[in-house]
Amino acid sequence: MTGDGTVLFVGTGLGRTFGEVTAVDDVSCLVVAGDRIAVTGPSGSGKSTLLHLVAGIDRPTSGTATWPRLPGGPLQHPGSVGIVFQQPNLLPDLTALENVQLPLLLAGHTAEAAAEAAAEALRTLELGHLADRLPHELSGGQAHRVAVARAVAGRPELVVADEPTAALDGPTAAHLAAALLATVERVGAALLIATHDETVAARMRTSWSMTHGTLTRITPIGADTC
Ligand SMILES: Nc1ncnc2c1ncn2[C@@H]1O[C@H](COP(=O)(O)OP(=O)(O)OP(=O)(O)O)[C@@H](O)[C@H]1O
Repeated sequence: MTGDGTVLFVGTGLGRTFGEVTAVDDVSCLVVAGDRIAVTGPSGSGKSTLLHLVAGIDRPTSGTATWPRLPGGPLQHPGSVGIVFQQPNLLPDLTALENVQLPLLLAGHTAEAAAEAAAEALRTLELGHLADRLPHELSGGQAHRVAVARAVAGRPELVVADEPTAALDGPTAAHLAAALLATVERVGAALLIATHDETVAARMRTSWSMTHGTLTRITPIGADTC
C-alpha cells in the first residue's frame, strides 16, 4: 500500500474546542499511504489536538473526520492506527513483551499470534533481548522503543506520534527517531509526527505548520514555497 495514493484520513473543516479555547480551527487535511508528515508549530498551537483527531481518539466539535479504509473509525478497528505518545506509558507490572502483546489481545488476536507479533516487533526495534524486562528495568530510550513496538505490532497503515522524542536527550532522541522511521518503513505505514525537533522534522517529506489551531502551511520538505 505504501505510496500508492490510498487515502487513509480525510479531515474536512475540523474544529475542536475545549470550553472557551479553540484548539483546532477549521483544519482540512489529507493523509495518504506512505506519507511522512511532520506537524510543527509553537506550544499550544493545536498539534496534539489535531493528532488525536487523526488517530480517532478524540472527536471534532465541528467538521468531519473520516478514514476511508476504516468504516466507523479507528476505534472500530483496534490496532489499525498506531499511536506513540511523548511518554511511553507502559504498564508497570507487565514485561516489555506483555506490554506490546496487550493491545493485540484486546484487538482479538489469539494469544499465540499476539505473542509472535509482539516478539517480532520487539526484534525489529532491537529489543528482543529485553522482552522479559519490566518497564522500570529499561532505560528511557528502551522504554520509548517498546512503545514504538507496541504501536506497530498490529501492522497499522497509519502511525501517529505525538512528540515522541521530546523527553529524550539528543543522541537518544535521534536513535528513537531513526528507529521509528525504519519501523514504519518496514511495516509500510504512513507517519504523522508532531515535533519541536527540527532534525526530526527534516527527515519527513512534508511539513504541516500550525498556528493558533490553524493549519497555515503544507510544505514539501526541501521546497522553498508551499
Ligand atoms: N483537554 C483539554 N482541555 C482544555 N484545553 C485543552 C485541552 N487540550 C488542549 N487544550 C488547549 O488547546 C490548545 C492546543 O493544545 P495542544 O496540546 O493541542 O497544543 P500543542 O501544539 O500540542 O502544544 P505543545 O507543543 O505544548 O504540546 C492549548 O491552548 C491547550 O491549552
